[in-house]
Amino acid sequence: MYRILVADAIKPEGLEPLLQASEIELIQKKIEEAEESLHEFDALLVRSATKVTEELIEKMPNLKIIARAGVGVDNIDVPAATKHGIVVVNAPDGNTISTAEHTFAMMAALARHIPQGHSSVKNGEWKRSAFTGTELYGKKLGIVGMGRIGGEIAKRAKVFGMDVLVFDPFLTSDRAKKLNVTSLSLEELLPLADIITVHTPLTSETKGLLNKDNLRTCKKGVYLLNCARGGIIDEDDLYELLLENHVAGAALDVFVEEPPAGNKLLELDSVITTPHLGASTKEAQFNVATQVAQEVLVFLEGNPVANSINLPAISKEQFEKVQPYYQLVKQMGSIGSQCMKEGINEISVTYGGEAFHFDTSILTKSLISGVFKTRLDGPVNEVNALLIAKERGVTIGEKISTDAYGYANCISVTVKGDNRQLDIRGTHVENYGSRIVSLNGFNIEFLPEGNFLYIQHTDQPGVIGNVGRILGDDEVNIATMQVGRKQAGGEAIMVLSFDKPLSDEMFEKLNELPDISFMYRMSL
Ligand SMILES: NC(=O)C1=CN([C@@H]2O[C@H](COP(=O)(O)OP(=O)(O)OC[C@H]3O[C@@H](n4cnc5c(N)ncnc54)[C@H](O)[C@@H]3O)[C@@H](O)[C@H]2O)C=CC1
Ligand SMILES: O=C(O)C(=O)COP(=O)(O)O
Repeated sequence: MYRILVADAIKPEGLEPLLQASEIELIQKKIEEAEESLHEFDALLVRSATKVTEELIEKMPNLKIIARAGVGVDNIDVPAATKHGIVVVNAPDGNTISTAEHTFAMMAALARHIPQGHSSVKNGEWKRSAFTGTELYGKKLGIVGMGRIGGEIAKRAKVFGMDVLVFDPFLTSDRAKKLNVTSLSLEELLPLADIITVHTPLTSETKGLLNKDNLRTCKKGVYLLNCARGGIIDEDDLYELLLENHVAGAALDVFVEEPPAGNKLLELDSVITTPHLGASTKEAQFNVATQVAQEVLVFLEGNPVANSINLPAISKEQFEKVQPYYQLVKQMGSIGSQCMKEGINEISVTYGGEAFHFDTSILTKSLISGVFKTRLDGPVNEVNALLIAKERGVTIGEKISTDAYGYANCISVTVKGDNRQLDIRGTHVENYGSRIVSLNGFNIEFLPEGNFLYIQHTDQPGVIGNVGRILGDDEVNIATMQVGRKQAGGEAIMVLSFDKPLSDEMFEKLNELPDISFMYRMSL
């Protein structure tokens, strides 16, 4: 049974996929109301109101996925979620149209003083000349951040006869051409635009992106809009420029602190505002709720999510192809970790053969998580694998090769410690399964599942017999046994599997046998 906490107002109709699923309990409560039971939840669904801090994440040790029913994830401590192995997903396009339309409504309201005129009439006045506006037609609209919402605004602005200038360092010339917009640097755009609207995420780079220094280069009388995130236009600087009438007016859907109690921008007639309503339409709320409900369901069923912030995107079809290798490399990582009884400095992997015509980074993350899972408490998975390796100073190497050592595909992993190194090769054959085919250069073949003993010894008569006798005397049943050697009389290996893990006592007894170089135990 999975327990899901819905901490913000998410449209119930959109959550239908989760409500219909068996083995899922959905609980709608604010974080403060769920304080006592936070440790029980497997998934957390939020909008922008709940702040998902590291402190909250630490109170939720069972948490596996955080889903944002919307776009901006600036209310979620994504690095902390990643550190704790928690997947973060959002609903990137469910509210695009609604937010673009809202921005456009705000732009028209700003240019034509609609909110001010409305209040005036409601107060019994009829001051027509006080609210003379400006046309949008023929004006230059500066869009900062040309993603999904910026793109939809550009299309609408064109229909209104506006000239669209955009600044987005990640905008390709192809997309600029397609949208028929002029791509400029921010320095070029600011002095030219009559109206400027921001549509970037809030990041350390975009915080204060528009400030009094660069806004002073704008035309006097410029209009500004922020329907993205509070703080992209510096609020104190905006207040100063509005007082000076350098900025003629601003339309704000978002604020640094929400609700913006005591915010001095609210005192100005030239500021029009809405309470973070960009995504608040029936359609957008249904879309984002459905998107995240489906993502959470897919994730809890063990399938890949499409819109993760901290995992590479992978389709279901691709994941199905990748999955056998995904398990195999995890087991290879686990073998490496359990055999190396010392600190690990380096993990390298080569994907050989035809099978690896896809982004193998998810496999490498699975390998690293296999290495660390047996060594660390707490969640270790492909979300935090690279971070864990980095924090421990472990070097990761990944190569793709056409050489598969005679197999259709072959994954070669080397785990290096201070004194030792372990080389493991594995392959996957469709309808047959995965096999480890070489350990430390010894050819061998075994299914990497169960409890194993790896013995490296001198190749001479009696060694295998001695091992069998000691195990038999203690009634330990050998499930499978594989042997391998490089040359007669040299070093050889045995890999034995058991129904139960081998006891410490038995391990010690076997270790005392002559001609045994070293032994490793592992459970996969
Ligand atoms: N008011 C509301 O209710 C809503 C607000 N939003 C906000 O709008 C933002 C944008 O949403 P989408 O267009 O869907 O996201 P998006 O990811 O499609 O677009 C963001 C664009 O910003 C650009 N960008 C990033 N850093 C930049 C920088 N330093 N300078 C200039 N451009 C930069 C990116 O290249 C990208 O093209 C969201 O991050 C969210 O914070 C989104 C939905 C509703
Ligand atoms: O999707 C976004 O980024 C939004 O800002 C919408 O926020 P909300 O879900 O309405 O609190």
